Amino acid sequence: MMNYSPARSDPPDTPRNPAIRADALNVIRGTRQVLRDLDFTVPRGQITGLLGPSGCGKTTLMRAIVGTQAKVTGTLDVLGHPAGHPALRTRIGYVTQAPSVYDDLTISQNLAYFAAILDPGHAAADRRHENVTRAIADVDLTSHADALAGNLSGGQRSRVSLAVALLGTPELLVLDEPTVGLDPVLRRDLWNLFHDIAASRGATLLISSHVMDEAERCHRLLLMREGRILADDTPDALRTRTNSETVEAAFLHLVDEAVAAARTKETTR
Ligand SMILES: Nc1ncnc2c1ncn2[C@@H]1O[C@H](COP(=O)(O)OP(=O)(O)OP(=O)(O)O)[C@@H](O)[C@H]1O
Repeated sequence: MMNYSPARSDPPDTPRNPAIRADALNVIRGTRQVLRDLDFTVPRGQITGLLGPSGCGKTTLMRAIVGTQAKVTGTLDVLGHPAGHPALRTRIGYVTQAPSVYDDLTISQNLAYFAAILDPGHAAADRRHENVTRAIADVDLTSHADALAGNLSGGQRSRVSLAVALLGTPELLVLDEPTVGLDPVLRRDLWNLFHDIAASRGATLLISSHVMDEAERCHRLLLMREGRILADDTPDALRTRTNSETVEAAFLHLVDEAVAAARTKETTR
């Protein structure tokens, strides 16, 4: 795998300079307030899991971070720029829930197509070829490079999507439920790959899931519920703080606490 070396202009990695910083972040979709007053940071060079039940706002938050979400208010800084800033385009890789892969093209052709959009022009042909070869190797699909995407398994298709996101050697990878629907072996392989990407390139990964056992594989967690951040901590600290054996139990404990606090607030009004 290629080593990632940060550009010279990158600010240093310190707690005061995280990959993502949100402050009083609110998002409205349609007539609903979907994200409410979020304050959190995502440290550089680590895997942060974004976990919470279906509909709690994970995709909306990811869309805000990559700059594709409308009606975002508050502060949201990504790699030292406001979210959506043009300078971030090549520095972020985003994989949506629905893999954007063309079934009638081979893996190589899919990658070559997206590489041409990212890095167009005849002069860049050699660089594009190198990047395509590297990205396919990164997701361990070299032996399938000439297979039609339409003939791949679900896990292989997810890896092609990930390879597309890896084309520009992004500093921040935002992956929306990349393991959904995969069997345990493929899920384990993908998580090993995520750790490899974080360790070998110093890349930051923000990965959403609603499968709580995946939380145990993250360096840090943002636990969400109903558009709010319930906890922003390491899996160990969460388990210790709530006296729980698993992150799932810790999450349920925090939900109960939040419900009880809301009830108390109601009755003291
Ligand atoms: N286009 C839209 N217009 C209005 N509301 C929307 C729109 N898209 C999503 N929502 C609402 O925003 C809330 C958060 O949705 P979001 O997709 O961010 O949740 P999620 O946590 O990613 O869910 P899942 O795990 O099921 O993907 C949901 O209540 C959803 O109904």
